[in-house]
Amino acid sequence: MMILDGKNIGIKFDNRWLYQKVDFQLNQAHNLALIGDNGVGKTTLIRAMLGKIPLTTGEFKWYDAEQHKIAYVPQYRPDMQAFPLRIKDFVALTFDQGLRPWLSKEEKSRLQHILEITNLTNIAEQRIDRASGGERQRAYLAQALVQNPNILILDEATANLDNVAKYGLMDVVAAYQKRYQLTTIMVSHDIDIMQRYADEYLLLTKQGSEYGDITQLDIAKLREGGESFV
Ligand SMILES: Nc1ncnc2c1ncn2[C@@H]1O[C@H](COP(=O)(O)OP(=O)(O)OP(=O)(O)O)[C@@H](O)[C@H]1O
Repeated sequence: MMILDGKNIGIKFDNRWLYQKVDFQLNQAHNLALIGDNGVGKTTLIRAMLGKIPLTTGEFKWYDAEQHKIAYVPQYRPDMQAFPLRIKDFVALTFDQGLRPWLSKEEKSRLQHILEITNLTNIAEQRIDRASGGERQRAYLAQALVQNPNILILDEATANLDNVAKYGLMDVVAAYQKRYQLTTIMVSHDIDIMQRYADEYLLLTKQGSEYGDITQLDIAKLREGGESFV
């Protein structure tokens, strides 16, 4: 089922086109890999999709717009700010508690469920600033999932992680996706991750864009042309 139809998308900054004539769709419970060299405008496309910046041409048509809840998982950086909080408290930060210092019964049970799903239950009492990169990134994922989104944006979420940690993270996303019909947009430079986990791809280049089933992605061409793929 289509939830977003992007038609003839074009974005121009200061008389310079980032891209034009970008067409793609986002389908429910699918994972869309958003691919392109550094600076081509992937983050800008996501910001435009969320209505934070205007399009120069084209339109985004959201289906059932009022029902969508979007959550975001940032790129893990070794120097990322980590608070002296227990992992479970860190994950719970994204609950909208207002001034209420305690969690409701529903929030507690949702928190437990998400800690379980993200394989954090055993270390939930440990401090986030002492966790490994993979554990910390799963905690960021848990922060996003605890909000009960139906659309998740992974912004180079596996960059800087070792293999065990990156597949660990993506396996959690894939399982959640299947179980709860989560739709995912994954910005990635990692060809193996795209091939394993994406259903469709949108490749942005200065010359034009390409959208299709992930099995149609020309890996050899990507490796040749793009300096930023691993
Ligand atoms: N508001 C703006 N005004 C002018 N130029 C902008 C604006 N926002 C982004 N740009 C430019 O648009 C280009 C694309 O930036 P963007 O961050 O979307 O790229 P990206 O593909 O996400 O890159 P990376 O892979 O490095 O994260 C950059 O050259 C950036 O400087």
